[in-house]
Amino acid sequence: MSLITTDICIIGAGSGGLSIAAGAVQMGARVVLIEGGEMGGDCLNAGCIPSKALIAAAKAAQAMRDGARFGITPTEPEVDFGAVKDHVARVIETIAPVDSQERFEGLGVRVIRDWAKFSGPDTVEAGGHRIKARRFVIATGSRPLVPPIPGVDTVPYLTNETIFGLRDRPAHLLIIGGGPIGMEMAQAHRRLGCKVTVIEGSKALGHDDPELSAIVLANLRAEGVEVLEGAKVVALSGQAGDITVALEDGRQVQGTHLLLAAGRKVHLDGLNLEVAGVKHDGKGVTVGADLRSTNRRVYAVGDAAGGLQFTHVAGYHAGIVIRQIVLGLPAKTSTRHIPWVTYTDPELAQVGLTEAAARKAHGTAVSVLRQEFAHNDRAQAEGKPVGLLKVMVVKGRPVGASIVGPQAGELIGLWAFAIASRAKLSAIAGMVAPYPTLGEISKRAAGAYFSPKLFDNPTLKGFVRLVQKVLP
Ligand SMILES: Cc1cc2nc3c(=O)[nH]c(=O)nc-3n(C[C@H](O)[C@H](O)[C@H](O)COP(=O)(O)OP(=O)(O)OC[C@H]3O[C@@H](n4cnc5c(N)ncnc54)[C@H](O)[C@@H]3O)c2cc1C
Ligand SMILES: NC(=O)c1ccc[n+]([C@@H]2O[C@H](COP(=O)([O-])OP(=O)(O)OC[C@H]3O[C@@H](n4cnc5c(N)ncnc54)[C@H](O)[C@@H]3O)[C@@H](O)[C@H]2O)c1
Repeated sequence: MSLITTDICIIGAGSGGLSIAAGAVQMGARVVLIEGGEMGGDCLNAGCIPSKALIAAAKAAQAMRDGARFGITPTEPEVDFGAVKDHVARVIETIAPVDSQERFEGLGVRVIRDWAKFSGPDTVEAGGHRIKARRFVIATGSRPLVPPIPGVDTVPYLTNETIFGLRDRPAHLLIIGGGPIGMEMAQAHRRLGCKVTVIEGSKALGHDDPELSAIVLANLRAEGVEVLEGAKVVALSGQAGDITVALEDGRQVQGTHLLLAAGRKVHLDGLNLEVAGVKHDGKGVTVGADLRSTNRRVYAVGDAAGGLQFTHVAGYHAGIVIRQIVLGLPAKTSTRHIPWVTYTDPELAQVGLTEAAARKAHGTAVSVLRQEFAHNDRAQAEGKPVGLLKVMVVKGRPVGASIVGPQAGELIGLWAFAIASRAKLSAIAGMVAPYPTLGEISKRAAGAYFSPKLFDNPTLKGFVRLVQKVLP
């Protein structure tokens, strides 16, 4: 076994690990990057990218059914499911070089393709090497959670790791879990011609504002997705092509395929964290706001750090850790300004506090501004008038924004920026938004905060009357 000594050793070449490797090596640190599976991790190979590529194909199919309001004869599209999967594979292939071993070796990173495990508090083993490093980063991501439902061992099921490889269209896809994975996949498969039933034990899209989630659910149901909420699964049975999900209330749901989208399990298997003195629990590696573990040499980022599980969070964590282990400067994470988006149609986006969380935290000091997409000229022109923006404001500054509607994922960016930079609402009200854009909705919401002060103000009215008398 050969010995490698380095400054930084990163385990996992997904969104978090790759960002740290690229940043650290380009700033002059010696970096070893270890990847046991595919370069690019979940986001590229089995998460964000394939799911968004599938959603884009499904959107194209839906547009063909949706033309009547524009005077275009609707038609039921012929979907070649295998060709749709070719599109998904092509998108992955196009992006893959950015995350590739060749690119990182070109940057000067030493890449080892093997599963890593700690052999001591400052050593890791992989690919026949012992790696001794000043700092380690655990960036090992997460895997699909397989809930312990009786029968799960005997029934064939899909997860995010296998569903994108399916080339034959499922006739009836059953999905356990109504979170972002479940709902994005439900709508995409429905639009691509599958019958779809979502079985959710609690509330579907339960991490978001229920008023906004309800708008998404209404559209999914209108498109023919069956969503069962409060549905406790007690048993699974059947075989390929004929699967039965038994519910606690005695109902049985039958379908041809089953997708498990019931949450994630942090991927710490085989890392031997005990020998390194790195504590962890069911959620992830135990870290402080600085992302440092119980071993001062070892940090954790991304899904492995046990908090919000998004690619942009892994990227944000990378910046926090680079500051500390490359530059030796202090840095801490915060979740106050982290947005997230569920890419259903309409899209569902959140940053900062929801209305309920803002009222709990700030009581009567919070004002909630509401703007409906129905009042936005561009949304009307596009035939997409369903949607709502809510902005939670405390002392003239936004503390949260929730959006459901077309392009909500793009629109939330402005609010993420405003909250991150602690901007005042007056800055957004003062912005000139191009007409006609969906983005005007943000300016209009901000303007609504000031309009009672301007339009229902007797003092101002008296002052204006006076000015009008004296103006030459
Ligand atoms: C279906 C789906 C859709 C998603 N859509 C979005 C989205 O639209 N937007 C968004 O922001 N997020 C989305 N996510 C979440 C996003 O994919 C993750 O949050 C992100 O990939 C986490 O990055 P990471 O670096 O922590 O882990 P990963 O990207 O999972 O990378 C971890 C890497 O570590 C490797 N590894 C694990 N253990 C070891 C070991 N012992 N030795 C060596 N290598 C190891 C793994 O093989 C993997 O390549 C989605 C997730 C799924 C499942
Ligand atoms: N657009 C995005 O950014 C995006 C898309 C997909 C996934 N992700 C990330 O991946 C994470 C995981 O997504 P997810 O949807 O798997 O998880 P999730 O935890 O968000 O949702 C899982 C859902 O499954 C339900 N559930 C769990 N066990 C069940 C059971 N036995 N029977 C019925 N229902 C059950 C839960 O009540 C929950 O609503 C997300 O939290 C998110 O961080 C992000």
